[in-house]
Amino acid sequence: MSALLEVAGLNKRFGGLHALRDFACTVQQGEIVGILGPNGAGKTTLYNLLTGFIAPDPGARIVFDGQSLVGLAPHRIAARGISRTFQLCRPFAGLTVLENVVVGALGSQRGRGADLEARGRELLARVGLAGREQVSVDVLSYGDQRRLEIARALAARPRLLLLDEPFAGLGSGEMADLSALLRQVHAREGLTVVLIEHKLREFMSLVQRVIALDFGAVIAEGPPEEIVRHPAVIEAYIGREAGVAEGAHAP
Ligand SMILES: Nc1ncnc2c1ncn2[C@@H]1O[C@H](COP(=O)(O)OP(=O)(O)OP(=O)(O)O)[C@@H](O)[C@H]1O
Repeated sequence: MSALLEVAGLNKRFGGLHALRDFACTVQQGEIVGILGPNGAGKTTLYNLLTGFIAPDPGARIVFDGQSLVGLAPHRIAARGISRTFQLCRPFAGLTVLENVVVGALGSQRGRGADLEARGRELLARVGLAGREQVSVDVLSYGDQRRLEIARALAARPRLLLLDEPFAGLGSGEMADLSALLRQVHAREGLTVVLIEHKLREFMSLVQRVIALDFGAVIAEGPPEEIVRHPAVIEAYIGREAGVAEGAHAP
């Protein structure tokens, strides 16, 4: 394995609030890494920094596949091979399911319309949405929107997939299906995945390594079974959320 992503000295201040402090991590090619932390810990800020949606404070190092991403616009970072999904699904309303996936591929590929459409159909089949290509996204269930979101992110042929709470709002059956899908995508595409999640049961069974954040700082890092027992992690959750080991969702 070689490092796909190397981050060091990553800081973000919003006025007086230090939302991310001296964050550093290395993600190896092919890993599934989880980012854990209570509400407001800085998880989404980290994704926003990695994808160029917001700029880091000076001095940051973000190296992806050997090249610096600092200062690049979001579309350039996407073109380098980083795709993300959002906490709240953002399908393009009024478009069909297939059109949504094809739009996900634009900007990162130069393929002809027909190629993009064929790839879109293949991805929809892979995420379990075959037969729904021409349906408007507006009628999709929440679980199907999550599947679409994954297909749309994969359409850009990413090397690193950043998932932001993919299980939020799903029932237990849908969560198990989505877990299976993510495992399959990871194995088949050789994708490197970073995952933010509050649904700890799903999270812990999916990720190989966890980085725990609190108040913008890394408080623990290690295999999931160690992290759920880590005193600093338990401390971060107690009082703010119901027991970390119980897989409770933050309010
Ligand atoms: N654009 C912004 N302007 C000011 N403060 C912000 C901004 N974005 C985030 N913050 C603050 O930075 C801190 C970290 O927020 P962030 O959204 O990264 O947390 P999080 O770990 O993703 O939380 P959640 O689990 O609730 O999504 C919070 O205190 C938040 O209010």
